[in-house]
Amino acid sequence: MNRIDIKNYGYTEFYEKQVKKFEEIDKELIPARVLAVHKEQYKIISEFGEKDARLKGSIFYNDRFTKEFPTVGDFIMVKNNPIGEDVVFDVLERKSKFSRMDSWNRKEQLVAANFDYVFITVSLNYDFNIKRIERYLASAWQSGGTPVIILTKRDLCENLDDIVSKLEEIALGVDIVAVSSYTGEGINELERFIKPGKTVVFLGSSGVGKSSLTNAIAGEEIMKVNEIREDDSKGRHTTTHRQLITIKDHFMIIDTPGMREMELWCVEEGIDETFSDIETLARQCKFSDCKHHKEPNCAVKEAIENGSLSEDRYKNYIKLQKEAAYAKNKENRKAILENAAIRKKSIKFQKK
Ligand SMILES: Nc1nc2c(ncn2[C@@H]2O[C@H](COP(=O)(O)OP(=O)(O)OP(=O)(O)O)[C@@H](O)[C@H]2O)c(=O)[nH]1
Ligand SMILES: [Zn+2]
Repeated sequence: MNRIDIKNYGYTEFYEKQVKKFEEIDKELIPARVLAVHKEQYKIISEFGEKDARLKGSIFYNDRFTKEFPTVGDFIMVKNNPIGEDVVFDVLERKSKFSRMDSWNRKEQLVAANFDYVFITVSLNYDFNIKRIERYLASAWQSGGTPVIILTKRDLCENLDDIVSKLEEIALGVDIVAVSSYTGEGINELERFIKPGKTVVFLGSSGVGKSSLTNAIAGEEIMKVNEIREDDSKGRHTTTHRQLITIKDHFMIIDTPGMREMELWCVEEGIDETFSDIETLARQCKFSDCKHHKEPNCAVKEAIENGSLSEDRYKNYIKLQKEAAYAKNKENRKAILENAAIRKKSIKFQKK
């Protein structure tokens, strides 16, 4: 039998180091990567090829509220079962992740893990919105992946240079690539990211051309392009098709329903990095708790006055902070209400 080398699936030294400790515990455990999750069933790839797997009950279901379940892209330790489902024993530490708050059990819910790049896709026609891009950048930095801004539908755009120079102002040190899946322009500029063993996730709203781009990169139809817009999100939840897709010589794309619902709340911490220039200025204010409002010797206000910081950018920073705080509060409130409802139910139940 031809063994599969999971190094082709992004298994690097970072994970290899973690595996050492398992050798002492159980020699039969081998590393694998999660290709798809449906409820608590897993599709994985290991040296034995693609397999179905389930979680080891005594490990994952005993302390259900502390042990994190694997997500798509995770590297896991499994026991191979030659005649049936493999069994998952543990999840290796992640180098990057996207998650959102599950308000039901107030738990972080992971939607993708261990990707190298976050392709922030925005289309150059109607979709273009600097503020949204700043938000995506913030999430991307927070995730641990490296953001790349992909401007799609280049064939529809006439003022590309203007847009790119505007973007360069807000996306310090981030690669910006303009592509057209129709004409093929710019696709070859993506080659430096599309390398064997690398994994990418897409952030971007519906219709910007993510599926078309995937197909253009792959050189074949891998994903269905929706010519007619319809809400098929329900359908997506019930399919078990692979969510980590290998295209083109071991380059991988993670495409999960959860990624498409990424909530704003995860933005919060990333804001600091996107606006690192403002954070740096703020540290030079006279008062450490400066609100940059009416305080004397305020470095932020001075920068706005002398033009080195644009007022728009500063306003956007404030707005994003407020929005992130609001989104978080909303999640918290929802969770508190739901928990109260559960408590009420269980009290009723006890009284019977
Ligand atoms: N002009 C032009 N249209 C494009 C390009 N890429 C995609 N489109 C069109 O944009 C629409 C949406 O494309 P998709 O690839 O399905 O977009 P998506 O981001 O995958 O959308 P979801 O699957 O809903 O998330 C389709 O009508 C495509 O034909 C491009 O490079 N140029
Ligand atoms: Zn200040």
